[in-house]
Parts: sequence; C-alpha cells; structure tokens
Amino acid sequence: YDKVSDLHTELYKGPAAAMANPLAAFTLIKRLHSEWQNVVNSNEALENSQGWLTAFFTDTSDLQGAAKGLMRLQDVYALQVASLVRGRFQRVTDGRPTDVYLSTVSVPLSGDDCFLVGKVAYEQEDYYHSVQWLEESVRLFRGTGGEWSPENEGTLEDALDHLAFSHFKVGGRTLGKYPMNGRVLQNIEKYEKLLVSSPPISMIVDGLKRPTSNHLRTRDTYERLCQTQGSKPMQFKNPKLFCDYFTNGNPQLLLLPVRREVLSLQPYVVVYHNFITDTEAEDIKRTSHPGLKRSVVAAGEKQATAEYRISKSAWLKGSAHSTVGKLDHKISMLTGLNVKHPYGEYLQVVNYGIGGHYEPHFDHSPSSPVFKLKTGNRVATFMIYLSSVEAGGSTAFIYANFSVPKAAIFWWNLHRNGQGDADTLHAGCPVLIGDKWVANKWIHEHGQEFQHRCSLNPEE
Ligand SMILES: O=C(O)CCC(=O)C(=O)O
Ligand SMILES: [Fe+2]
Repeated sequence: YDKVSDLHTELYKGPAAAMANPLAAFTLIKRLHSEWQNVVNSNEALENSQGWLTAFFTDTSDLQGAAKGLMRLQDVYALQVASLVRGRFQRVTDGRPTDVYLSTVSVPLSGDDCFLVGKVAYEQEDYYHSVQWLEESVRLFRGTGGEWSPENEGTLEDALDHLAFSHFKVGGRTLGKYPMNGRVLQNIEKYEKLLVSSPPISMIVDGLKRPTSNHLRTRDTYERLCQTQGSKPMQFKNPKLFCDYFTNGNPQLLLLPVRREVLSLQPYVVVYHNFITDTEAEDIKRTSHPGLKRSVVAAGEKQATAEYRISKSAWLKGSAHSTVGKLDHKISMLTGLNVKHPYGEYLQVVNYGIGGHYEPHFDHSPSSPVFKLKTGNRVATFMIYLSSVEAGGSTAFIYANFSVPKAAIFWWNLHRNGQGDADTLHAGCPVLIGDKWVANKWIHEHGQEFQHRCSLNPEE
C-alpha cells in the first residue's frame, strides 16, 4: 500500500518532475512494470479492479530501455556505478570521485534494481557492464540479509549466479571444475567460494576494460565533448567569428533583432540566442504531444528504429498551430531561405527521455537525392532547443570541437557544389538530468536557387 501511495505521489507531481532524474525514472518504470504487477495479481485486485489497474502497465522494452539508458549515462559521462547506486552522479578524476552533477534529491538503488540492470547487460552478452552492476547487486542483497521480498524479481542467488558467469567471461578464468552449462550452478555456497577464490572485487572492476566500439569511430571525441562542452572557438583567435544583433536587412526584425553568434566557419555554424519564447516552446511541445512516436532513422530505402537514436518525435505542419507558422516565417527571415513545404520539411519535434541520445551522424543523405520530397538533399539544418537541459544533452559538433547546450543552431550540411560537408558530423549527447526537447527544420536544395548561390568549388 505504501509503495502504491508513493507511486501516486510521484505521478501527481507530474511526470516531468519525476522523470528528470534518471534514477527516479528508472525506479518508477521498474515499479510500474514489476511491482505493480504484484498488486494487479493480488487477491484483492483480482476480486475487483484488475482491468483498471493494468492500465498503468509499461512494456518490458521500456524497462530494458531504461536500464540501457542508465548504462549509456554511465559510459558517456564516465560515471561510477558505486556512486550511481547511492543516488550520486560522480566520476573519478585524479583518483578521487568528483560530482558531475549535484542532485537535490538522491534516489538510491536496491539490490534488485541493480540486478535488473546487470541482467539486461548479461542478456546482451555485455559482461563489462553486468560485472559492475551485479557486484553492486550482490553487495546490496547481502546488506539486506539476502532475504527475498515479494516485489523483487531477483535473489542474491540469482545475482551471484549471473555474476560468477560474467566474471568468468571478462576475466577469462577457467572454471573448469565447475559445470558452467547454463543454470546448473545452483548452489549459493559454491558461488560464494568462487568469488572468494577470484581476485578482490574492486581490483576486477578497476581492471575491467571497456570494449572498444566497432560502430562509433569518434566515440572518444564525442564523449569528451558531451562531458566538457569542448572549447568554443574564440573571436580573438579568428576575427571572422563574431556576435551581433541581426536583422538580415528585414524590416520585420528591425525592432527586435536576433542575437547572432557565428561559432564556426568550417563547418559553418551559427547560434541564435533567445530565438523562441517560453510560451512558443510550450505551444510546440503541447501540439506535438499526440503525434509523438519512437524516432526512426533511414535504413536503406526504409526507416527503422535504431539504438543510436533514442527519442520520440512528431512532425508538425505549418498549420498545426499558429506558432509553427510563425517559427517557419522567422526561420525564413533569418536564413533568407525558402522553408515552405516541400522545400523545407515539416517541423520535427523531438523529445529525449532517460538516457535518450543521437550518436554522431549527418543530417544530409550521403547519396543524394534519396529524400521522398524529391527536392534534393538537406542543404541546411535549423535546430531549436525548446527546453534547457539540467545536465548533459548538448549538441556536439565532433570535428568543430564544441557542443552547444541550448539556443537555436543553424548550419549548412552541404558544400556549395552539393557535396556533403563531412565536417558537420554532430550528435545529441545523452540527457543526464532533465527533459530535452528540440525542433528541427530541414531545408532542402531545391527552392533556394535565388537565395543560396551554388558553386563548383568543393571548398565553399
Ligand atoms: O538533439 C540534438 O542535440 C541533435 C539532434 C539532431 O542532430 C537531429 O535530430 O538530427
Ligand atoms: Fe542531426
């Protein structure tokens, strides 16, 4: 009863408040998924309100996604698992744990919470993570006397079982004398002995080597930019980088010029500050709500979900709300480009949840023109932050060596000869704390013939 009451209190505070902290989000999702199931299956519920109670169910993929999200945050922000389970966000620098973010509320994890994360890793044969999370799970389960409680999915024995096998996989130790075929190792004492005969736990974790990524060549740069924001180019180093009040010669912007900051010339990236008001951002978020679906990426001719892009998104036509039309108009005034459909795509609103991210990618297609609109490739991107993120979640430009945590960002994706600009490789870092919303306006080659000169020079 207490747990269900707690759950309600958290939900009444509003999902945004409850979900801002990834540990709170994870435990809430887990509770909705497994502990709530116990309530539904209880005798009391069976007698009366089961139908109503099941309405709150979350999917197994939600729970797995949340666990993967935690591990992603651990990796990208180099967070210590031992700190995470105590509700802290810390990374080891110069041998000492330092706070990456100081949370006002701390949400400690239970042995069963850690078991779940470890098990998700284990099932993906990701023993680097499973060892770390199962170590914590075993420690916490032991701390509570190893007693099973009805809302737990796992037991100390389960955790030891998975941990022993994970140790075996990462350490390459031969456990020949133990029968390792699947779940044969049932005996808790045997596991305890197994662990004692292994090197001390902390040594193993320190010596654990994170596997190199075979799909993300720029992983190190990407993670550094997410952690530090990189080094923003300085005007004194290049006088062509500047700030001004910008009207683009447009009388409609004369009374309220936009604060422009030219951040980089190669690739060409401009930031517009205070581009959108809070009310306008709320209009866009609210209007997009009913249409939000898991984001997809191009996969050959088709579109598919992908681990490298975790978010929800929706497309808004200019007519969806007067604010959408107003933003289209303002983008057009600032860029001088034709953003009318089909020369500009509809506004794509994106929401990132727990550990949501978009790994390094290009917005343009490498083999132009494949876009459905038949209006050429995406020549430019205008991306607007609709919320500020408390920690993490900035937009990283891998080769330009900086990341931007808010504002509206404009960049050219193509050279003037129509070739893709490889320097535009960029990413949305995982959200550590908060709720990230952005809106993308992609502008195509066609329709810009009189606004954006082309050239044969591949450098321009
Ligand atoms: O969310 C971000 O910061 C980047 C988003 C992005 O690059 C995209 O949606 O194409
Ligand atoms: Fe992008």
